[in-house]
Amino acid sequence: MNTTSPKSSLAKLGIHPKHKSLKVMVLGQSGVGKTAMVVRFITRRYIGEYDPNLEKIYTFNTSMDNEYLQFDILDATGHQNETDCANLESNIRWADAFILMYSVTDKCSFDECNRLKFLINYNKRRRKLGSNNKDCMADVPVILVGNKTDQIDDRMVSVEEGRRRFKELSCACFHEISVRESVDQVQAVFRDVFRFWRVFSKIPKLKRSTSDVQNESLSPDSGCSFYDASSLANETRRSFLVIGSACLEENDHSEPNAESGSGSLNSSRNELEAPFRSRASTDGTLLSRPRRWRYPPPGCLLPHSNRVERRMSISTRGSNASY
Ligand SMILES: Nc1nc2c(ncn2[C@@H]2O[C@H](COP(=O)(O)OP(=O)(O)OP(=O)(O)O)[C@@H](O)[C@H]2O)c(=O)[nH]1
Repeated sequence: MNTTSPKSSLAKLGIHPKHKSLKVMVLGQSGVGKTAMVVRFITRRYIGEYDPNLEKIYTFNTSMDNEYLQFDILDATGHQNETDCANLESNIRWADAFILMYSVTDKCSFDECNRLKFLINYNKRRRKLGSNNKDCMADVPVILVGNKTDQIDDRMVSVEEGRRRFKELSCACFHEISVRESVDQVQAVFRDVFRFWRVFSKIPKLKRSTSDVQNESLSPDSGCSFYDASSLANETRRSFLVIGSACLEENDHSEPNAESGSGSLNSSRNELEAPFRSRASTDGTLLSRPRRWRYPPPGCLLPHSNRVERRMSISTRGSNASY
């Protein structure tokens, strides 16, 4: 650190800027690169081998978007037995935000994300129900990350599949990275964790609007704005933003939209305006259900649409619920 920086001058006077504390949990199957990513973020170095049984919380002070931050990053072990499961769930309840990681070279690790996202939903929902405090809403950002894009010939999960899964799981955003090749990509992941956490915690889900997330995340320097594939030709990073989770919704029982998740990368901007929602079933798989708007923001409905919105009272909705 520059010894003449205001921060160090303050430190000399014994005044330390207040750090916001953000608890992040990194989840994923064993060997996907969780530890490598966390160590890369903190030290900027890529270190190849780690003890796979080590579960550790890393504390890292930094600043992002002109705010001082303390990251408490829990690197969860990917090896799990019965007893680890209870531990995993209590760790999930501890965290404020999640990085859900898979390796693009390992289809099993990709499928494991379904189970882990289900556990996150389940445990955060339970906390919400058990809480008297309305502000303790179980609404936490989950960033889906596909790692090891440098292993081009071993790829088993395509970008499209990743993008589709990110939508199905209702994650906040999606990155494809190579921890080995790029420290910038790793930093972009954590920057988005912070930015989404800030939006999610500032504005509870039911009050959040599309523009809140857009204002936060689609700023010019944002790591989570849409990236055109062509501009990423040399850099394997791609990020997508979900707007659906920021909108008011109500489940309906119509068929999943076959179109969702397909289409070119360039279509994603339009998709930002298309609401969707997925939900978890109890067997750990996720059933995609399109989201129906209760109060669609301007621009979300087709201008000449004469579709009639069916509205139900709260009591009717409650009795029809089929969770
Ligand atoms: N090619 C390539 N290898 C990577 C990358 N990131 C991590 N690895 C390698 O993947 C292996 C597993 O990395 P870890 O960081 O230990 O994975 P983990 O998810 O923490 O595994 P557990 O601790 O068992 O849960 C190591 O050999 C890393 O060197 C990457 O971006 N590219």
